[in-house]
Amino acid sequence: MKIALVGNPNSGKTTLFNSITGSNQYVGNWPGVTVEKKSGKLKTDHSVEIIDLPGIYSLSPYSSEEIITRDYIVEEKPDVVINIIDGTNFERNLYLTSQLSELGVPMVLAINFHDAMIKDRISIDEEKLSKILSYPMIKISALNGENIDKLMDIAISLKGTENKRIHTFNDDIENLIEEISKFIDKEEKLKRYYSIKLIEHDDKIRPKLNLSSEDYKNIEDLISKIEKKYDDDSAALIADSRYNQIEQLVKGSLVYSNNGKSTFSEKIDKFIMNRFLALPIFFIIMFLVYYVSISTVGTRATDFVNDGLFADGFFLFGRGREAYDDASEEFTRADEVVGTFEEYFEKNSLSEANKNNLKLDVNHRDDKGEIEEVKSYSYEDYEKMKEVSEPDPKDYGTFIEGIPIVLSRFLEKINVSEVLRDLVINGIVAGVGAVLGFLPQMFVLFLFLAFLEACGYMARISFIMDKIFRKFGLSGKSFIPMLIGTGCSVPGILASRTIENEKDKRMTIITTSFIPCGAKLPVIALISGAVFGESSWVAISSYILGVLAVVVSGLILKNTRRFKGKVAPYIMELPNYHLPKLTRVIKSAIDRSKAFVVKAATIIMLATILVWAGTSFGFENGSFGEVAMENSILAQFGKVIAFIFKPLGWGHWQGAVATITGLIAKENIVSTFGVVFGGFDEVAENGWQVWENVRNIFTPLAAYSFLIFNLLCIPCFAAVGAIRREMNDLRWTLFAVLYETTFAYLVAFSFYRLGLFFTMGRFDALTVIAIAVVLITALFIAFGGRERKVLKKVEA
Ligand SMILES: Nc1nc2c(ncn2[C@@H]2O[C@H](COP(=O)(O)OP(=O)(O)OP(=O)(O)O)[C@@H](O)[C@H]2O)c(=O)[nH]1
Ligand SMILES: [Mg+2]
Repeated sequence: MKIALVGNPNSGKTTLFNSITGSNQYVGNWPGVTVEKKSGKLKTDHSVEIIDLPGIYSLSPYSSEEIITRDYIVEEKPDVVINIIDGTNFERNLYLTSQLSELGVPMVLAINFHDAMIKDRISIDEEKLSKILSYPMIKISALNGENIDKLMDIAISLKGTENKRIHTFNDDIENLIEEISKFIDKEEKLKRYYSIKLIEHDDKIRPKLNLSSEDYKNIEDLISKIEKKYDDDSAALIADSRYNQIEQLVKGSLVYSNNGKSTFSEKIDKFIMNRFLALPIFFIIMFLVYYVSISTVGTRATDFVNDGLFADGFFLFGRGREAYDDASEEFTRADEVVGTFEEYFEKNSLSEANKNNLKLDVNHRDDKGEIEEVKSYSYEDYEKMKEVSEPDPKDYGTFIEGIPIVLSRFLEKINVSEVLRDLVINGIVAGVGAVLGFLPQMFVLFLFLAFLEACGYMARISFIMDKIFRKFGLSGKSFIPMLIGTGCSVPGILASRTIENEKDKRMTIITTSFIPCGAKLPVIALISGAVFGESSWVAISSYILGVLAVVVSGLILKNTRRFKGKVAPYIMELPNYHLPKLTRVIKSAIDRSKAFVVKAATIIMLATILVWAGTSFGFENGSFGEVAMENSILAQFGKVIAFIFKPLGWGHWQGAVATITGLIAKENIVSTFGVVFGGFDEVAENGWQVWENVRNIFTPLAAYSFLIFNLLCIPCFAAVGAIRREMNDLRWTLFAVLYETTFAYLVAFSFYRLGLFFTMGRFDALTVIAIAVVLITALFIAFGGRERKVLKKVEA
């Protein structure tokens, strides 16, 4: 038995679906979240299949995901339809109900958002309404689970029953429907539906009907008669009639609303969507989100994972840390004293008497190796200091050793060969650990994003952005795919389906992956930590860079023949704000983090092993075997291709190899660095080994150029696959990939070259090229489009 969930966008279908099937589909508080048909088994009865569909406002679809829904209901005929109605938007939702009733599928009306209706004081007399509409009806709350079992019982019991349509048009139109039905060769039940679609001039229906052009002409004649009589467009006549009936129904005092007082959402919007405040508020919110997740809370947690869990170890709950640190400090100082004295003894031989008079100045250094204090010590002091032993963390609290230490000891104990030990510790733990280290930061970020999505703010942002995007040839609708893309580009690219206009959609697919996805976050954090002292500006500027890349690409592409034309108008309803349940937000963040961990344990682990093998083995003196990293196969390969990146400032094999492994998954850049720049078990004097080595090889300019290229160049293979799927055309896919990579290269190149010029005054042929690139782009944007317009005028 098949039960389909059908309803307006954002009415809670997927929420219900997840709750009754136990699945985990994406839920968000804006219209157009679900873009694919998803099916699952009812938890309580596995013989019942539930189908979640993209939301639709009517049976006249505009975009590809709406067609999926219509085709499913009309052609695959579920046994029962559950029509989910947003109870806080009752009137508008009934329009679809009116159309669904013509399909001859048994149906139950589930009035969702009951909890919100109570808050908004909207009450519906469902018994009365149900009698008039002749459909069973029940109030539910998909979010809280209210009445869901009852709803499913009703739905299951409806299988095989008859249903009645709820709308009758006036006699003229009814006659017209009757006449047109005669042309249609379909099962009796659907004749009416197809006739109405023909009256509405729904062209997408035509391929489904075997009508001759003569038939069409006759039908058209019949329709124009009516259009003349009423002096109105036929589609409008149909829609008006439905709306009138619905209005009567609602007016018949079946629905009591709060009499037009402004609702909670409207009140908030007066502030948040204010013409002047909207953008600043948006930027402040985004800044706070990234600041908190990357710089404060997130960093603490990430430091713990990197410096504790994946390094020497940590104190349980931090207890004992301070005392241990003091003892360590004391030991270090003593060590410095002993060292200085012993060095002195080596160089000079001393008599007993001289020893007692000896006084030496000792340099005490800080973490960074700089001299902090110079103090003088006597021989007696030296004797005392010799007795100070290195503190054992275990004496100061519950010390839990880091994974590399424990694992290393374990592997040694079970006599694992050295090569294998190296693989585990310096390959897998270093690489996968490098990626997992960023999990806390990502988790905090996911928490915030999940909250913003669920409360309804994300949908508003796309409206706020519409005003800006329009100027650059994109619609605000492109913003939702980009927002989803901050988690992962794959669903982001799929979300571009909701864009009806083909050009706008292609443009969105090409530009969505410019916005840093979750997988790029560790890369950003690594560069920020290693080179820029963990400044949160690196992360924030990465997102700004992403948005700028989108905007500039919009401007460039709009000037090309294929993308010319006006952006389609943006129509999207604003969802009501609601305070999301904390548990849901946490669950959503956990789900996304889980995907991240799974990826780390599979693809990234595999890639890391390959990178480790590639950097451990190679040819030396004509024979193959374990070699120094510099001579390994991967290093050799990297050196061959590194020249490509030389103009960008990082023409060394490590950067080149990391970029290539990043195509499998962007986190691989971090895991690759973890392997090629030394693992986690080595904590260098100033921070962590990998960071120090990255700092040694990348100048700040080169590091940022590396970041630019890797953020903007083609996304991972999975995302390229998604591009291929949504473009549905190989040439367009190639174009997207080529465009993104060229764009990334030119931006990184110009940045690096101009950066060198401005910081160090370096000016050479490459600087000239960089200036030329920037100028040509600017000129193309400014005049590229206009020229052709002028030409057209002349032709005309
Ligand atoms: N307060 C409240 N919120 C709900 C209820 N049901 C769903 N929501 C919220 O409404 C929003 C939309 O839910 P979805 O399940 O994604 O809606 P959908 O119908 O699948 O939307 P599309 O996939 O865009 O068609 C989410 O933020 C849900 O948490 C409910 O009964 N009460
Ligand atoms: Mg959905």
